[in-house]
Amino acid sequence: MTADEKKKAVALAALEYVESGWVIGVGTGSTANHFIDGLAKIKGKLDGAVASSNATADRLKKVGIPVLDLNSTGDLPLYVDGADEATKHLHLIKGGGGALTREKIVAAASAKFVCIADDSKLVDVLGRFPLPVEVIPMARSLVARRIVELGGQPVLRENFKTDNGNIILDVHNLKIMNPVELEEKLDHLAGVVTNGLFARRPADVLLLASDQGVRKLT
Ligand SMILES: O=C[C@H](O)[C@H](O)[C@H](O)COP(=O)(O)O
Repeated sequence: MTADEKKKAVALAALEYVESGWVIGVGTGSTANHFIDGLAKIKGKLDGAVASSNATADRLKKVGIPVLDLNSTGDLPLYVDGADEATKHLHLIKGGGGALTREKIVAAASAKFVCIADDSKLVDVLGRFPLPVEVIPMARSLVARRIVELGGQPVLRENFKTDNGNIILDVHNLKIMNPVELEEKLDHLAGVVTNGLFARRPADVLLLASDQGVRKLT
């Protein structure tokens, strides 16, 4: 199976978590896009969706799924999204597509976070994938210096602005032995909006696609 076929298989497997009359959170990226395409086929079941990015909102609307504002929905029963890296403890790195802040907001509002990924995303230790950090533009250099002090190598994501109008520093050379601690340290730096570690609020279910099929880690 190609990586894209695995992404599609795992996205379709997540449809079984969707119940009638729900408003659910929907993530961003190529795996989440397959999930949206699957949702389109059962859209009569859903009352709507909260999108974790403008791109996802556009795709949901295109297939006829109402996009709702999180301020009007209250907490959500379910959030489905991909990841850039995942461990067997269900800690994640997200934000390769730059949507990390809204993703973290939707995850925080959701009772169950089902993460969908192909098996290439499973790692023993997070950090091979550069960790995205969303930063208020005026704090770019300050935050970069503090990240160097923490042992990382920040690289500005060129020609990129988040949906919130901020920049992304992608942090290389991290071997993240304690993701909860690093997530907190980064979030406490003045000028940081969010970082792409999902450890304080990890996934509740990780669905992983391989050539052997889709397996579930909880
Ligand atoms: O900002 C993007 C998100 O965190 C994505 O969920 C992540 O980058 C994984 O994307 P993909 O499913 O395209 O590999």
